[in-house]
Amino acid sequence: MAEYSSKEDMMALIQKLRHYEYCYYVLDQPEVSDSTYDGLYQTLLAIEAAHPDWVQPDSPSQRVGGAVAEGFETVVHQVPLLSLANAFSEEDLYTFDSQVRRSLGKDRVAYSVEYKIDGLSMALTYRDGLLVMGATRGNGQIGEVVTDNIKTIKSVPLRLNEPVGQLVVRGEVYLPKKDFLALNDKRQAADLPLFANARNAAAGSVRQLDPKVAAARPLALRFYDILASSASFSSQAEVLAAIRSWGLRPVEAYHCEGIEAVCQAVQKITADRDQIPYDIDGIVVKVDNLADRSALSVRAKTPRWAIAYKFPAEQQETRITAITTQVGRTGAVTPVAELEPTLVAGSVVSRATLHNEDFIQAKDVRVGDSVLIQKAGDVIPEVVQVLPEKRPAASAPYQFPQTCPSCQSHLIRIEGEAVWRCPNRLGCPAQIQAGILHMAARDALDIDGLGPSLIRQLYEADLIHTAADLFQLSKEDLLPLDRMGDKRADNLLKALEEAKSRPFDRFIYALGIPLVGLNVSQILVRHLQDLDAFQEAREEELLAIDGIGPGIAEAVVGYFEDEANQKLLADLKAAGVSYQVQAQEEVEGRLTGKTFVLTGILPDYSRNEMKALLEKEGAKVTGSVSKKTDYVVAGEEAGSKLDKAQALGIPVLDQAGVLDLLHQ
Ligand SMILES: NC(=O)c1ccc[n+]([C@@H]2O[C@H](COP(=O)([O-])OP(=O)(O)OC[C@H]3O[C@@H](n4cnc5c(N)ncnc54)[C@H](O)[C@@H]3O)[C@@H](O)[C@H]2O)c1
Ligand SMILES: [Zn+2]
Repeated sequence: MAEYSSKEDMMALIQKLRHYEYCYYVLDQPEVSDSTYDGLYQTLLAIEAAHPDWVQPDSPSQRVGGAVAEGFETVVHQVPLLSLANAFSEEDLYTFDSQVRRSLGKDRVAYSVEYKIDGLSMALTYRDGLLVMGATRGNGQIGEVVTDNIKTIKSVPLRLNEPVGQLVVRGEVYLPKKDFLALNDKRQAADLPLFANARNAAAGSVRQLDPKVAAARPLALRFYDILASSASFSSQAEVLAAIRSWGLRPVEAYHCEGIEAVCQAVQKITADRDQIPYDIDGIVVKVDNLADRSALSVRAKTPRWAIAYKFPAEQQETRITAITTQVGRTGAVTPVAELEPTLVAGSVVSRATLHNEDFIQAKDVRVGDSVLIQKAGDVIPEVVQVLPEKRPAASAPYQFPQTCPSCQSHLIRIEGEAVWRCPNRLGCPAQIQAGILHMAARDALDIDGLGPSLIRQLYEADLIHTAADLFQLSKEDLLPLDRMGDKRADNLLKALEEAKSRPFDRFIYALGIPLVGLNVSQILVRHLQDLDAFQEAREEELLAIDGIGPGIAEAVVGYFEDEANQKLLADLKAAGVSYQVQAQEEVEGRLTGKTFVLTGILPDYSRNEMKALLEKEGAKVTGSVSKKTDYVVAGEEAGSKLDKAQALGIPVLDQAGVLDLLHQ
């Protein structure tokens, strides 16, 4: 049984990896850092190694990550563009070396040690010296044709120094660090979403349908492989020399005899990393001799003759230039360290959360301090440590402000809570704007182009006071605003129009009810199918829903009882904002039409896992026992639901019983 449940775990892990890959490769907008992704991916490899018979043909380990975006012409690569296996330590490099030596029967092997540029992999085809095609790696087999965009890159010759029949070279396109910073600055000023890092900016630029956009971005390309050529070579050193002689830029490489020399080079490159004008996310170690490479062959998606050493997640030292406070939509005041901008794990960090007053006191964080920062949960950076030896002489402990930075109301701190709050819920500009921003967020009403600066502009121009006012905006209102052209105004109005009928769960999430995230709103709308049902819902009814606790139940009822919220809902409705009620999808399975209630603790499954198993077979899982319930699944410490089931004569199953039902 335990085995079965961890196969489910593996499938869940695959789902998660797929989602992150989609964000990374298709949207060019990663949700987590590379080290987080790599950590999960290594977990998958470990599970698959322990259970080879579980390996799914479409597992992320079986194919090169990446996807082919719509809108591009595609090309089938003559030679597949492979990925690389990963190493995370010197020890891993030694293991790699001993496998290579064993397979080749050699005592010592020479390697090419190269910068692993964090960009997008490309194959360029030259015919008789003329650039005829540039294609992305895509999924390794099929790439996107982006020739016009590649032609905008100044360092890529359109004609080689010497004509070589048919030549396919592989390299990495990237955006140098300083150009990435400048690009993001410009985007910030225009209220455009920022690129998470240079890699995504480069990928987004190369995969632009409009070459003019790519041309405006100072991309660069360096090459490290020849995939096809009429000439032949015997080593990687020769390959890189040939690349250079044709007028192409090769990747930085060190020739190393033996694994000790490789490790020395790795240390040196790691130490120099900050000085390199572009991001590298690791170091590639390749067998230098090409005949040896052929002898070593390739696996499904990675060659045996190379490995990518990945840098560990990074901490960075920087200085706190100021401590500011930020007021959220619920009035919570969060202190923020304003930092001298620095690149952490490949992206620019200029602010880090200080969480609350207690956190600041515990670490004695002061303005002017040098600190170590890192990405927490890989999205919001945090201060790990203050470096007291670098503290300026004239520094003083930080005093938490007494008043709201936005509306100057006196802050309050409820006993037992760590946060200070601005109590001016209906009049505090910061809270109002944060609430509107939340409503516009992608998972909420997804109002494209409505970012924090535009919201502030609209608010300060007295055009909006609540989210409902957004939907009353006209083009005449918008045009006088700074940086608002005809096109931008039209786009915003169009986005607002589209936002008027989002799925119901996102509408509920958009309201910003405390404790009701997207997940909780999805649970709620499965039980409460329209706004009337929400307005009438009582706490007991909400508590009966699996996954809804007393805090949420109280927050939901409180939200709908509040007059200001009722007015907002009425105003939204009057402005034409509605929502799509989602049809409950019926899954066809052996338990379709059966209703289950879960209670107590099962030996091998969490409640959510059991629920997922049952729902996969078409069963409905509800929170309270009634005459309509077909089965109650009871584990240890089952409570009143079990009593009720017995009173109503409803069959009660234990874990074995329910698994029988699932597998019969
Ligand atoms: N953050 C996320 O959500 C997320 C999601 C998916 C993938 N990723 C990242 O992408 C990685 C997987 O991508 P991948 O398949 O491209 O593998 P990879 O990045 O681990 O290594 C292979 C790539 O390295 C590049 N490269 C750079 N310099 C090179 C050189 N000198 N020689 C050879 N290759 C060189 C090539 O593009 C090649 O495709 C993951 O390990 C992770 O870091 C992140
Ligand atoms: Zn305030």
